[in-house]
Amino acid sequence: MPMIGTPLSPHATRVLLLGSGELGKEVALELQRFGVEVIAADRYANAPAMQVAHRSHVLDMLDGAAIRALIERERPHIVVPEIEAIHTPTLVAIEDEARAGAHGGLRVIPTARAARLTMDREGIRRLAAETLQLPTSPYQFVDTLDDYRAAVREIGLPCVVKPVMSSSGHGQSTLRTEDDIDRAWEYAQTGGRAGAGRVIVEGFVDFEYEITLLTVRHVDGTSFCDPIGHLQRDGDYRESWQPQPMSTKALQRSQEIAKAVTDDLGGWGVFGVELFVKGDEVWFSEVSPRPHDTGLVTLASQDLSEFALHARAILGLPIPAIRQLGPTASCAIVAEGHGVPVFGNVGNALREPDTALRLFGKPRVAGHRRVAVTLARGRDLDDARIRARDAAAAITVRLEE
Ligand SMILES: Nc1ncnc2c1ncn2[C@@H]1O[C@H](COP(=O)(O)OP(=O)(O)OP(=O)(O)O)[C@@H](O)[C@H]1O
Ligand SMILES: NCC(=O)N[C@@H]1O[C@H](COP(=O)([O-])[O-])[C@@H](O)[C@H]1O
Ligand SMILES: [Mg+2]
Repeated sequence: MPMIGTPLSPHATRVLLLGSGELGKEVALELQRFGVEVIAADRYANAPAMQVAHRSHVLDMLDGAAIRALIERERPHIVVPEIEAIHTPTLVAIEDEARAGAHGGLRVIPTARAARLTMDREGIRRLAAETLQLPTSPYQFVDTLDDYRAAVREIGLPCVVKPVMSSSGHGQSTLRTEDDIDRAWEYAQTGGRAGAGRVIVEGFVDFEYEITLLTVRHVDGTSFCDPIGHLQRDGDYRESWQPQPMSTKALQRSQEIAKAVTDDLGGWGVFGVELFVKGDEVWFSEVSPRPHDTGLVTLASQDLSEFALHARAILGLPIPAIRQLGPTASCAIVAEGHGVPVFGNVGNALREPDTALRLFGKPRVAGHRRVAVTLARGRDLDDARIRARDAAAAITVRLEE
Protein backbone atom coordinates (compact mmCIF):
# COMPACT_ATOMS: atom_id res chain seq x y z
CA MET A 1 0.00 0.00 0.00
CA PRO A 2 1.29 3.49 -0.78
CA MET A 3 2.31 5.74 2.09
CA ILE A 4 1.42 9.41 2.34
CA GLY A 5 3.38 11.65 4.71
CA THR A 6 2.57 14.97 6.34
CA PRO A 7 2.97 18.18 4.34
CA LEU A 8 5.71 20.64 5.28
CA SER A 9 7.55 17.95 7.27
CA PRO A 10 10.58 15.86 6.31
CA HIS A 11 8.05 13.04 5.71
CA ALA A 12 5.92 14.93 3.18
CA THR A 13 4.70 13.37 -0.07
CA ARG A 14 5.63 16.13 -2.52
CA VAL A 15 3.89 16.65 -5.88
CA LEU A 16 5.16 19.23 -8.38
CA LEU A 17 2.61 20.57 -10.88
CA LEU A 18 4.22 21.79 -14.11
CA GLY A 19 1.49 24.18 -15.21
CA SER A 20 -0.92 25.85 -12.80
CA GLY A 21 -4.10 26.65 -14.73
CA GLU A 22 -7.71 25.94 -13.78
CA LEU A 23 -7.32 22.20 -14.35
CA GLY A 24 -4.24 22.08 -12.13
CA LYS A 25 -6.05 24.10 -9.47
CA GLU A 26 -8.68 21.36 -9.11
CA VAL A 27 -5.96 18.66 -9.06
CA ALA A 28 -4.10 20.62 -6.37
CA LEU A 29 -7.27 20.85 -4.24
CA GLU A 30 -7.81 17.09 -4.51
CA LEU A 31 -4.18 16.40 -3.55
CA GLN A 32 -4.49 18.79 -0.59
CA ARG A 33 -7.38 16.66 0.66
CA PHE A 34 -4.99 13.71 0.89
CA GLY A 35 -2.44 15.76 2.83
CA VAL A 36 -0.01 15.94 -0.07
CA GLU A 37 2.52 18.80 -0.21
CA VAL A 38 1.67 20.63 -3.43
CA ILE A 39 4.21 22.75 -5.32
CA ALA A 40 2.83 24.68 -8.28
CA ALA A 41 4.90 26.06 -11.18
CA ASP A 42 4.03 28.04 -14.30
CA ARG A 43 5.37 30.76 -16.57
CA TYR A 44 3.54 33.54 -14.72
CA ALA A 45 2.85 34.50 -11.09
CA ASN A 46 -0.42 33.94 -9.19
CA ALA A 47 -1.64 31.27 -11.61
CA PRO A 48 -4.83 29.50 -10.38
CA ALA A 49 -3.16 26.38 -8.90
CA MET A 50 -0.48 28.50 -7.22
CA GLN A 51 -3.24 30.12 -5.17
CA VAL A 52 -4.11 26.76 -3.54
CA ALA A 53 -0.61 25.20 -3.35
CA HIS A 54 1.88 25.13 -0.48
CA ARG A 55 4.52 26.90 -2.60
CA SER A 56 4.94 28.15 -6.12
CA HIS A 57 7.64 28.94 -8.65
CA VAL A 58 7.64 31.05 -11.80
CA LEU A 59 9.90 29.82 -14.61
CA ASP A 60 10.15 29.38 -18.37
CA MET A 61 8.88 25.82 -18.65
CA LEU A 62 10.30 25.41 -22.15
CA ASP A 63 13.77 25.88 -20.59
CA GLY A 64 15.14 22.41 -19.77
CA ALA A 65 17.82 23.71 -17.40
CA ALA A 66 15.20 25.67 -15.43
CA ILE A 67 12.96 22.57 -15.09
CA ARG A 68 15.92 20.48 -13.93
CA ALA A 69 17.00 23.11 -11.38
CA LEU A 70 13.45 23.26 -10.00
CA ILE A 71 13.20 19.46 -9.64
CA GLU A 72 16.61 19.30 -7.95
CA ARG A 73 15.60 22.04 -5.54
CA GLU A 74 12.11 20.76 -4.64
CA ARG A 75 12.86 17.01 -4.80
CA PRO A 76 9.24 16.04 -5.66
CA HIS A 77 8.15 12.39 -5.46
CA ILE A 78 5.71 12.93 -8.34
CA VAL A 79 5.90 15.40 -11.26
CA VAL A 80 2.53 16.19 -12.86
CA PRO A 81 2.58 17.93 -16.26
CA GLU A 82 -0.47 20.19 -16.45
CA ILE A 83 0.07 21.84 -19.86
CA GLU A 84 1.75 20.70 -23.09
CA ALA A 85 4.33 23.49 -23.30
CA ILE A 86 7.06 21.95 -21.14
CA HIS A 87 10.64 21.02 -22.06
CA THR A 88 9.67 17.33 -22.17
CA PRO A 89 13.12 15.97 -23.23
CA THR A 90 14.31 17.05 -19.78
CA LEU A 91 11.47 15.07 -18.18
CA VAL A 92 12.51 12.03 -20.22
CA ALA A 93 16.13 12.41 -19.04
CA ILE A 94 15.14 12.89 -15.40
CA GLU A 95 12.80 9.89 -15.51
CA ASP A 96 15.68 7.78 -16.89
CA GLU A 97 17.95 8.98 -14.11
CA ALA A 98 15.25 8.22 -11.53
CA ARG A 99 14.95 4.65 -12.88
CA ALA A 100 18.69 4.31 -12.38
CA GLY A 101 18.26 5.29 -8.72
CA ALA A 102 18.59 9.11 -8.77
CA HIS A 103 16.03 11.76 -7.72
CA GLY A 104 14.60 9.62 -4.88
CA GLY A 105 12.63 7.39 -7.26
CA LEU A 106 10.63 10.31 -8.71
CA ARG A 107 7.77 9.48 -11.13
CA VAL A 108 6.50 11.58 -14.04
CA ILE A 109 2.71 11.38 -14.66
CA PRO A 110 1.67 9.40 -16.56
CA THR A 111 5.15 8.88 -18.10
CA ALA A 112 7.72 11.31 -19.49
CA ARG A 113 7.34 9.65 -22.90
CA ALA A 114 3.58 10.34 -22.88
CA ALA A 115 4.25 14.00 -22.10
CA ARG A 116 6.85 14.17 -24.89
CA LEU A 117 4.69 12.44 -27.52
CA THR A 118 1.59 14.52 -26.84
CA MET A 119 3.41 17.85 -26.68
CA ASP A 120 3.91 17.61 -30.43
CA ARG A 121 1.03 16.62 -32.71
CA GLU A 122 3.44 14.65 -34.87
CA GLY A 123 4.50 12.34 -32.04
CA ILE A 124 1.01 11.28 -31.01
CA ARG A 125 -0.44 11.21 -34.53
CA ARG A 126 2.28 8.93 -35.90
CA LEU A 127 1.97 6.68 -32.84
CA ALA A 128 -1.82 6.38 -33.23
CA ALA A 129 -2.09 6.12 -37.01
CA GLU A 130 1.18 4.44 -38.03
CA THR A 131 2.26 2.34 -35.03
CA LEU A 132 -1.14 1.45 -33.55
CA GLN A 133 -2.96 1.58 -36.92
CA LEU A 134 -5.95 3.42 -35.45
CA PRO A 135 -8.31 5.31 -37.77
CA THR A 136 -7.54 9.06 -37.97
CA SER A 137 -8.13 11.81 -40.51
CA PRO A 138 -5.65 11.72 -43.43
CA TYR A 139 -2.70 14.03 -42.61
CA GLN A 140 0.63 15.45 -43.73
CA PHE A 141 3.33 17.34 -41.83
CA VAL A 142 4.96 20.20 -43.73
CA ASP A 143 7.62 22.84 -43.04
CA THR A 144 7.48 25.19 -46.04
CA LEU A 145 4.78 27.15 -47.84
CA ASP A 146 5.34 25.18 -51.06
CA ASP A 147 5.01 21.81 -49.33
CA TYR A 148 1.99 23.12 -47.47
CA ARG A 149 0.21 24.16 -50.66
CA ALA A 150 0.95 20.74 -52.16
CA ALA A 151 -0.37 18.98 -49.04
CA VAL A 152 -3.62 20.96 -49.14
CA ARG A 153 -4.04 20.02 -52.82
CA GLU A 154 -3.44 16.35 -52.07
CA ILE A 155 -5.65 16.12 -48.97
CA GLY A 156 -8.31 18.34 -50.54
CA LEU A 157 -10.75 20.91 -49.16
CA PRO A 158 -12.16 21.20 -46.59
CA CYS A 159 -9.16 20.54 -44.37
CA VAL A 160 -7.81 21.68 -41.00
CA VAL A 161 -4.38 23.27 -40.45
CA LYS A 162 -2.69 23.44 -37.03
CA PRO A 163 0.79 24.24 -35.72
CA VAL A 164 2.32 21.01 -34.35
CA MET A 165 2.87 22.74 -31.02
CA SER A 166 -0.37 24.41 -30.00
CA SER A 167 -3.52 23.90 -27.97
CA SER A 168 -6.95 25.45 -27.41
CA GLY A 169 -7.21 26.15 -31.14
CA HIS A 170 -4.32 28.65 -31.27
CA GLY A 171 -3.05 28.96 -34.84
CA GLN A 172 -5.72 26.54 -36.08
CA SER A 173 -7.91 27.13 -39.18
CA THR A 174 -10.47 25.18 -41.15
CA LEU A 175 -9.94 25.75 -44.89
CA ARG A 176 -13.05 25.71 -47.05
CA THR A 177 -12.03 27.60 -50.19
CA GLU A 178 -8.80 28.37 -52.11
CA ASP A 179 -8.84 31.86 -50.59
CA ASP A 180 -8.31 30.43 -47.11
CA ILE A 181 -5.06 28.64 -47.97
CA ASP A 182 -2.39 31.33 -47.56
CA ARG A 183 -4.13 33.03 -44.65
CA ALA A 184 -4.23 29.75 -42.71
CA TRP A 185 -0.47 29.31 -43.25
CA GLU A 186 0.20 32.80 -41.87
CA TYR A 187 -1.99 32.17 -38.83
CA ALA A 188 -0.36 28.79 -38.14
CA GLN A 189 3.08 30.44 -38.32
CA THR A 190 2.17 33.07 -35.72
CA GLY A 191 -0.34 31.23 -33.51
CA GLY A 192 1.70 28.25 -32.25
CA ARG A 193 3.40 28.28 -28.88
CA ALA A 194 6.88 27.58 -30.23
CA GLY A 195 6.77 30.28 -32.94
CA ALA A 196 6.94 29.54 -36.65
CA GLY A 197 7.51 26.01 -37.88
CA ARG A 198 5.98 22.71 -38.80
CA VAL A 199 2.23 22.37 -39.30
CA ILE A 200 -0.15 19.46 -39.75
CA VAL A 201 -2.67 19.47 -42.58
CA GLU A 202 -5.59 17.18 -41.69
CA GLY A 203 -8.46 16.04 -43.84
CA PHE A 204 -11.76 17.34 -42.43
CA VAL A 205 -13.69 14.59 -40.64
CA ASP A 206 -17.40 15.12 -41.23
CA PHE A 207 -18.37 13.75 -37.83
CA GLU A 208 -21.86 13.63 -36.33
CA TYR A 209 -20.55 14.45 -32.84
CA GLU A 210 -17.26 14.42 -30.97
CA ILE A 211 -16.45 13.08 -27.53
CA THR A 212 -13.81 13.04 -24.88
CA LEU A 213 -13.49 9.60 -23.34
CA LEU A 214 -11.87 10.09 -19.94
CA THR A 215 -9.76 7.01 -19.35
CA VAL A 216 -8.08 6.36 -16.00
CA ARG A 217 -5.07 4.09 -15.63
CA HIS A 218 -4.71 3.18 -11.96
CA VAL A 219 -3.27 0.55 -9.65
CA ASP A 220 -6.09 -1.93 -10.37
CA GLY A 221 -6.36 -1.43 -14.15
CA THR A 222 -8.17 0.90 -16.56
CA SER A 223 -11.55 2.58 -15.93
CA PHE A 224 -13.65 4.65 -18.35
CA CYS A 225 -15.93 7.55 -17.49
CA ASP A 226 -19.15 7.94 -19.43
CA PRO A 227 -18.50 9.71 -22.76
CA ILE A 228 -18.48 13.52 -22.72
CA GLY A 229 -19.97 15.32 -25.71
CA HIS A 230 -18.71 18.82 -26.51
CA LEU A 231 -19.03 21.86 -28.68
CA GLN A 232 -15.92 23.66 -29.92
CA ARG A 233 -15.66 27.14 -31.37
CA ASP A 234 -12.43 28.22 -33.13
CA GLY A 235 -10.82 25.02 -31.86
CA ASP A 236 -11.62 25.87 -28.24
CA TYR A 237 -14.16 24.19 -25.98
CA ARG A 238 -17.33 26.16 -25.14
CA GLU A 239 -19.78 23.57 -23.81
CA SER A 240 -19.56 19.96 -22.69
CA TRP A 241 -22.09 17.47 -21.39
CA GLN A 242 -22.24 13.95 -20.00
CA PRO A 243 -23.32 11.26 -20.70
CA GLN A 244 -23.26 11.69 -24.51
CA PRO A 245 -25.69 9.12 -25.99
CA MET A 246 -23.89 6.68 -28.31
CA SER A 247 -24.61 3.40 -30.07
CA THR A 248 -23.27 0.36 -28.22
CA LYS A 249 -20.89 -0.30 -31.11
CA ALA A 250 -19.52 3.24 -31.23
CA LEU A 251 -18.95 3.22 -27.47
CA GLN A 252 -17.23 -0.14 -27.62
CA ARG A 253 -15.01 1.02 -30.49
CA SER A 254 -14.22 4.24 -28.58
CA GLN A 255 -13.15 2.27 -25.53
CA GLU A 256 -10.98 -0.04 -27.67
CA ILE A 257 -9.21 2.94 -29.25
CA ALA A 258 -8.77 4.65 -25.87
CA LYS A 259 -7.40 1.44 -24.36
CA ALA A 260 -4.91 0.95 -27.20
CA VAL A 261 -3.57 4.51 -26.98
CA THR A 262 -3.42 4.73 -23.18
CA ASP A 263 -1.86 1.26 -22.83
CA ASP A 264 0.89 2.35 -25.17
CA LEU A 265 1.47 5.62 -23.29
CA GLY A 266 1.37 3.75 -19.96
CA GLY A 267 1.71 5.04 -16.39
CA TRP A 268 -0.97 6.16 -13.93
CA GLY A 269 -3.43 9.02 -14.32
CA VAL A 270 -6.38 10.41 -16.27
CA PHE A 271 -6.24 10.69 -20.06
CA GLY A 272 -8.70 12.69 -22.19
CA VAL A 273 -9.07 10.70 -25.41
CA GLU A 274 -10.63 12.90 -28.13
CA LEU A 275 -12.67 11.00 -30.71
CA PHE A 276 -14.88 11.87 -33.71
CA VAL A 277 -18.00 9.74 -34.23
CA LYS A 278 -20.36 9.12 -37.15
CA GLY A 279 -22.83 6.26 -36.76
CA ASP A 280 -20.79 3.32 -35.53
CA GLU A 281 -17.55 4.72 -37.00
CA VAL A 282 -14.94 6.29 -34.68
CA TRP A 283 -11.76 8.28 -35.49
CA PHE A 284 -8.97 9.07 -33.03
CA SER A 285 -8.15 12.80 -32.93
CA GLU A 286 -5.72 13.41 -30.05
CA VAL A 287 -5.19 12.67 -26.34
CA SER A 288 -4.28 14.67 -23.25
CA PRO A 289 -2.22 12.62 -20.76
CA ARG A 290 -3.95 14.62 -18.00
CA PRO A 291 -7.45 15.88 -17.13
CA HIS A 292 -9.20 17.53 -20.06
CA ASP A 293 -10.95 20.90 -20.24
CA THR A 294 -14.20 19.34 -21.51
CA GLY A 295 -13.99 17.09 -18.42
CA LEU A 296 -14.70 20.11 -16.19
CA VAL A 297 -18.30 18.84 -16.42
CA THR A 298 -17.30 15.95 -14.12
CA LEU A 299 -17.07 18.47 -11.25
CA ALA A 300 -20.87 18.15 -11.15
CA SER A 301 -21.64 14.93 -13.03
CA GLN A 302 -19.60 12.32 -11.12
CA ASP A 303 -18.97 11.46 -7.47
CA LEU A 304 -15.26 11.49 -8.31
CA SER A 305 -14.42 14.29 -10.76
CA GLU A 306 -11.64 13.79 -13.30
CA PHE A 307 -9.43 15.75 -10.89
CA ALA A 308 -10.23 13.48 -7.94
CA LEU A 309 -9.59 10.50 -10.22
CA HIS A 310 -6.23 11.93 -11.31
CA ALA A 311 -5.21 12.46 -7.66
CA ARG A 312 -6.17 8.91 -6.69
CA ALA A 313 -4.54 7.35 -9.72
CA ILE A 314 -1.20 9.16 -9.39
CA LEU A 315 -0.98 8.36 -5.68
CA GLY A 316 -1.51 4.66 -6.44
CA LEU A 317 -4.91 4.58 -4.69
CA PRO A 318 -7.81 2.34 -5.78
CA ILE A 319 -10.78 3.51 -7.89
CA PRO A 320 -13.38 0.79 -7.32
CA ALA A 321 -16.26 2.71 -8.99
CA ILE A 322 -17.07 6.01 -10.71
CA ARG A 323 -20.69 7.03 -10.07
CA GLN A 324 -22.58 9.13 -12.61
CA LEU A 325 -25.03 11.59 -11.04
CA GLY A 326 -27.30 12.29 -14.04
CA PRO A 327 -27.38 14.52 -17.16
CA THR A 328 -24.96 17.41 -16.59
CA ALA A 329 -23.45 20.22 -18.66
CA SER A 330 -20.67 22.79 -18.42
CA CYS A 331 -20.36 26.16 -20.17
CA ALA A 332 -17.04 28.01 -20.43
CA ILE A 333 -16.87 31.74 -19.78
CA VAL A 334 -14.29 33.29 -22.10
CA ALA A 335 -13.27 36.91 -21.52
CA GLU A 336 -12.08 39.12 -24.37
CA GLY A 337 -9.91 42.21 -24.03
CA HIS A 338 -7.16 43.28 -21.68
CA GLY A 339 -7.13 43.58 -17.90
CA VAL A 340 -7.97 41.98 -14.56
CA PRO A 341 -11.32 40.13 -14.48
CA VAL A 342 -14.08 41.36 -12.17
CA PHE A 343 -17.23 39.20 -12.17
CA GLY A 344 -20.68 40.74 -11.78
CA ASN A 345 -24.15 39.21 -11.17
CA VAL A 346 -22.51 36.15 -9.66
CA GLY A 347 -25.55 35.47 -7.48
CA ASN A 348 -27.84 35.28 -10.50
CA ALA A 349 -25.78 32.44 -11.91
CA LEU A 350 -26.50 30.36 -8.83
CA ARG A 351 -30.23 31.08 -8.31
CA GLU A 352 -31.26 27.76 -9.86
CA PRO A 353 -30.80 24.54 -7.88
CA ASP A 354 -28.16 22.04 -9.08
CA THR A 355 -26.04 24.82 -10.56
CA ALA A 356 -22.39 25.49 -9.71
CA LEU A 357 -19.65 27.90 -10.68
CA ARG A 358 -15.85 28.01 -10.72
CA LEU A 359 -14.10 31.38 -11.04
CA PHE A 360 -10.52 30.44 -11.86
CA GLY A 361 -8.73 33.48 -10.38
CA LYS A 362 -6.58 34.04 -13.48
CA PRO A 363 -4.69 37.25 -12.80
CA ARG A 364 -5.08 38.87 -16.26
CA VAL A 365 -6.62 38.50 -19.69
CA ALA A 366 -4.74 39.61 -22.81
CA GLY A 367 -6.74 38.76 -25.94
CA HIS A 368 -9.18 35.98 -25.10
CA ARG A 369 -8.96 33.60 -22.19
CA ARG A 370 -11.21 31.12 -20.37
CA VAL A 371 -11.75 32.62 -16.91
CA ALA A 372 -14.65 30.64 -15.42
CA VAL A 373 -17.04 27.75 -15.99
CA THR A 374 -20.65 27.06 -15.01
CA LEU A 375 -22.02 23.59 -14.25
CA ALA A 376 -25.61 22.38 -14.14
CA ARG A 377 -27.50 19.15 -13.75
CA GLY A 378 -30.88 18.87 -15.45
CA ARG A 379 -33.84 16.61 -16.28
CA ASP A 380 -32.08 15.66 -19.50
CA LEU A 381 -29.07 16.86 -21.49
CA ASP A 382 -30.96 19.71 -23.22
CA ASP A 383 -32.20 20.99 -19.90
CA ALA A 384 -28.72 20.74 -18.35
CA ARG A 385 -27.15 22.58 -21.29
CA ILE A 386 -29.71 25.38 -21.18
CA ARG A 387 -29.20 25.81 -17.45
CA ALA A 388 -25.39 25.89 -17.76
CA ARG A 389 -25.63 28.41 -20.64
CA ASP A 390 -28.12 30.59 -18.77
CA ALA A 391 -25.91 30.62 -15.69
CA ALA A 392 -22.92 31.64 -17.83
CA ALA A 393 -24.96 34.33 -19.62
CA ALA A 394 -26.04 35.82 -16.28
CA ILE A 395 -22.46 36.65 -15.35
CA THR A 396 -20.74 39.81 -16.53
CA VAL A 397 -16.96 40.03 -16.82
CA ARG A 398 -15.36 43.47 -16.67
CA LEU A 399 -11.65 43.79 -17.33
CA GLU A 400 -10.07 46.41 -15.05
CA GLU A 401 -6.62 47.95 -15.04
N1 LIG B 1 -9.55 16.88 -38.82
C1 LIG B 1 -10.58 17.49 -38.27
N2 LIG B 1 -11.83 17.38 -38.81
C2 LIG B 1 -12.88 18.02 -38.26
N3 LIG B 1 -12.80 18.79 -37.18
C3 LIG B 1 -11.60 18.95 -36.59
C4 LIG B 1 -10.43 18.30 -37.09
N4 LIG B 1 -9.41 18.63 -36.29
C5 LIG B 1 -9.90 19.43 -35.35
N5 LIG B 1 -11.22 19.64 -35.49
C6 LIG B 1 -12.10 20.43 -34.62
O1 LIG B 1 -11.30 21.37 -33.90
C7 LIG B 1 -11.30 21.06 -32.50
C8 LIG B 1 -9.94 21.35 -31.89
O2 LIG B 1 -8.96 20.53 -32.52
P1 LIG B 1 -7.76 19.94 -31.67
O3 LIG B 1 -8.29 19.22 -30.50
O4 LIG B 1 -6.85 19.20 -32.57
O5 LIG B 1 -7.08 21.32 -31.24
P2 LIG B 1 -6.29 21.71 -29.94
O6 LIG B 1 -5.69 23.03 -30.23
O7 LIG B 1 -5.41 20.58 -29.55
O8 LIG B 1 -7.40 21.90 -28.86
P3 LIG B 1 -7.37 21.45 -27.30
O9 LIG B 1 -6.00 21.78 -26.80
O10 LIG B 1 -8.43 22.32 -26.70
O11 LIG B 1 -7.72 20.00 -27.28
C9 LIG B 1 -11.72 19.60 -32.43
O12 LIG B 1 -12.25 19.29 -31.15
C10 LIG B 1 -12.74 19.55 -33.56
O13 LIG B 1 -13.96 20.13 -33.18
N1 LIG C 1 -7.41 23.05 -24.18
C1 LIG C 1 -6.22 23.05 -23.40
C2 LIG C 1 -6.53 23.42 -21.96
O1 LIG C 1 -7.65 23.40 -21.51
N2 LIG C 1 -5.49 23.75 -21.20
C3 LIG C 1 -5.62 24.12 -19.83
O2 LIG C 1 -5.93 25.50 -19.71
C4 LIG C 1 -5.20 26.06 -18.63
C5 LIG C 1 -4.28 27.18 -19.11
O3 LIG C 1 -5.05 28.26 -19.42
P1 LIG C 1 -4.41 29.60 -20.08
O4 LIG C 1 -4.03 29.22 -21.47
O5 LIG C 1 -5.55 30.58 -20.01
O6 LIG C 1 -3.22 30.01 -19.25
C6 LIG C 1 -4.43 24.93 -17.98
O7 LIG C 1 -5.17 24.41 -16.90
C7 LIG C 1 -4.32 23.93 -19.09
O8 LIG C 1 -4.18 22.63 -18.61
MG1 LIG D 1 -8.32 18.86 -28.72
